[in-house]
Amino acid sequence: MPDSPAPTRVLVLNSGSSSLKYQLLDMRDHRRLAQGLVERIGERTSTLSHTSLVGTEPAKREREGRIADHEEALNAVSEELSADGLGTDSPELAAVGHRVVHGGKLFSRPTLVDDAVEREIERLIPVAPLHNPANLTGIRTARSLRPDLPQVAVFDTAFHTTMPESASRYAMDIATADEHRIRRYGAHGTSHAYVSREAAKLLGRAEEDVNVIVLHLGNGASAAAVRGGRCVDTSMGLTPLEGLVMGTRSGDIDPAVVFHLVRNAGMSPEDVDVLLNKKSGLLGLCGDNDMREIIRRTGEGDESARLAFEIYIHRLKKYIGAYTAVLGRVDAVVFTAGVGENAAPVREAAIAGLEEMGLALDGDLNAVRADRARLISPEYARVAVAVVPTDEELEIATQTYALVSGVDDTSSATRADN
Ligand SMILES: Nc1ncnc2c1ncn2[C@@H]1O[C@H](COP(=O)(O)OP(=O)(O)O)[C@@H](O)[C@H]1O
Ligand SMILES: CC(=O)OP(=O)(O)O
Ligand SMILES: [Mg+2]
Repeated sequence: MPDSPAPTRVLVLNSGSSSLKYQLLDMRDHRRLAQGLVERIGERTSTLSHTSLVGTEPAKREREGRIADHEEALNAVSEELSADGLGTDSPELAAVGHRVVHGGKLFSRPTLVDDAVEREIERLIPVAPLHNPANLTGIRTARSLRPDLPQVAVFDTAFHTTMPESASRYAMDIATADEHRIRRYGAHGTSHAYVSREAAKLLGRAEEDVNVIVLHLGNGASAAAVRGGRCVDTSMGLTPLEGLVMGTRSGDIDPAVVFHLVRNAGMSPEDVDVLLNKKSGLLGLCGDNDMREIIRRTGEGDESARLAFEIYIHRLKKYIGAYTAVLGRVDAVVFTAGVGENAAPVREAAIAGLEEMGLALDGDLNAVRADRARLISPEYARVAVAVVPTDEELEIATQTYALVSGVDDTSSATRADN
């Protein structure tokens, strides 16, 4: 009997605090076979939106109804995939790749999940309280659905393990920091790695030769300074709370604010944690965490939305300036993720006034809406400004497949056109 061909499909799970994004890819040509999103997990009405891409036309299905937790969400996704003949029981499935936000200092590479790896991800929950629990449920559910299948964890923190001590250490008592493993780990690393590599391709230069500042602006947001393909600084720290203003997170804040609220405002440490992680950022400033709403309200003359926008931009400019100084020479500033890819007013405001730093925008190019990597700076500008759509799922699939098949084509992870 002839040997059956080696499986080439990878299912990628990107679990957020209340959402689950997934894609099924065929790694022979990086083609997407299915993709989808479960939103508002744990709330009264959850939604599952699933698109099958195996037919001549994409076929989209939506369902509504309560999905209590990530385990239920993954079971529902598994049913949708099965309905298209793409179920997790398929012999063509080579592995499941999981986004895991926090890998601490231990995991600098994609890692096959076993019980010990699972325990380590669990141990790191206190430093990624919004993310690691969901990532772990995804892993456990997928392992129980297909115990025979390799499960690979791809860590957000991995790309940042190259940061020098000068950037990764806090200036605090060194023995206490070491005892409690307090340092700056960063996050969104899979996105920063993919986007900085794609930016080099867009510039037509080798990754080793370019210095870029990547601005990943989604619900969570972070900046990274990348020199020759290696991260030298990033804005998230011990947890994904430090740095830029985010949808619901404060970003940088004087740590004494915490003591002040605990000592003088009658709040517990848990209250402050919830305040800074879930009720701050854009939401805390103006009641909306969605940049689309903030731009719309600002256009209508809403003062609190305008202030939220200005604080968001002010922080972004500070990081562009800081990372220009860290890198010495910058070849490109690159915008990515939901806000960075779609919000032209954010890009315009962030770059405005930075001409002395060699930065400028072409208004027409900035206004173009397109789902591809593109330059938005004028030709004369010393530093390029670009929009590069991120693709964490493709990057996770590529790293996962490289690990299980032994074929490393990470540098060619660009999406097939579908
Ligand atoms: N057209 C748009 N204009 C402005 N902001 C947008 C637009 N489309 C999406 N966004 C923003 O992108 C955010 C989501 O980004 P995304 O990268 O998908 O985040 P996450 O992965 O953290 O869920 C939304 O909160 C929204 O503010
Ligand atoms: C780490 C992080 O903030 O991730 P996300 O943007 O998906 O919330
Ligand atoms: Mg994201």
